[in-house]
Amino acid sequence: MTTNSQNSAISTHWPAPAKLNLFLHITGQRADGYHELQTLFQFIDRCDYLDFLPTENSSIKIHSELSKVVAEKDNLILKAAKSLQEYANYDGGAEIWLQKNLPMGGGLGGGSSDAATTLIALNKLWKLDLPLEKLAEIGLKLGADVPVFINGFSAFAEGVGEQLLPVEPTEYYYLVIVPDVHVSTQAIFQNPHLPRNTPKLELTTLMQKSWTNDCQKLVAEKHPQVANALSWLVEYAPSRMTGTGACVFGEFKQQQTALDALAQLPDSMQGFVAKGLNQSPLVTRLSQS
Ligand SMILES: C[C@@](CO)(OP(=O)(O)O)[C@H](O)COP(=O)(O)OP(=O)(O)OC[C@H]1O[C@@H](n2ccc(N)nc2=O)[C@H](O)[C@@H]1O
Ligand SMILES: Nc1ncnc2c1ncn2[C@@H]1O[C@H](COP(=O)(O)OP(=O)(O)O)[C@@H](O)[C@H]1O
Repeated sequence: MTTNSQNSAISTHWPAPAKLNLFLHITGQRADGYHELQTLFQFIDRCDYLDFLPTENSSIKIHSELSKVVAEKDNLILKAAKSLQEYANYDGGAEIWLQKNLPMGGGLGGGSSDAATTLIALNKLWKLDLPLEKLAEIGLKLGADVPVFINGFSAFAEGVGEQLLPVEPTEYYYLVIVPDVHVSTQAIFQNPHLPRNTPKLELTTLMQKSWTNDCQKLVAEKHPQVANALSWLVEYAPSRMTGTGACVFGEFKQQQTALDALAQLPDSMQGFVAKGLNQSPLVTRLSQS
């Protein structure tokens, strides 16, 4: 991260946590091509971190290693800041520093989470006072996963992921494996072999049945790295894929058991242990600001 420690006007350490889709069902497809989902989101305590310096001039400047791989105009942080600026007709701008810890394109929602943290932090620092519902509405235009990160609570989601109902699944420890492959969400949703007609079920039924991910079979078939990670992990714990992949996670009651499994991970695979959180660390950070 570019150094920014000299300036005391900087508001630091805003977390952008990752999420897991504890289950993911595709129940249909809308006329605009977007898929209707039933999914259960839970946060984990693995985060990107952002720092913000509000400025009087209107430019938005991002300092991040990410600029080497994502063009500035495509960066969801910049898009979020500009959308907010535009919606609120706000004259000032910001310098933003990103410490990127979350793998990209892994189904952990890092880009959406960065966007959500940007909306929440700048709403506060620019003193706009927009309600969360409005921020979620602005965020939804940037990505289907942004609203859950704005709301900050584990949630059962329907629609394309924007109709949210708070739920409190067990906060397990997860061993997350990050296969060395980038899976494009768009490519998975465009694949004709993706199952799209899982019956819609009541939440109480969904919470009781065993949890699965409708994208997993297709992604594992296309990407042996994902299939290998799953076959290794399932020997240690109930395991599945998050989102449209590529990351897979196994759930453990004890942190130590998860760490013991991580210690056995073959050198060819990367992973980490994280705790499930039903409240996003962003909620806590906002209350401290
Ligand atoms: C399916 C999930 C589950 O969490 O996958 P992950 O991205 O987390 O892996 C997400 O809702 C994804 O959300 P997000 O990554 O924000 O997707 P977006 O940028 O909105 O959409 C990327 C592309 O995927 C397709 N798309 C996305 C979401 C959806 N419900 N139906 C779709 O068909 C669309 O073609 C869209 O152009
Ligand atoms: N701030 C950002 N962080 C991560 N990815 C970003 C960001 N801005 C734009 N992107 C783009 O969004 C894509 C999806 O990112 P990410 O949210 O990490 O994956 P996923 O949706 O699979 O969880 C990336 O491959 C990248 O091209």
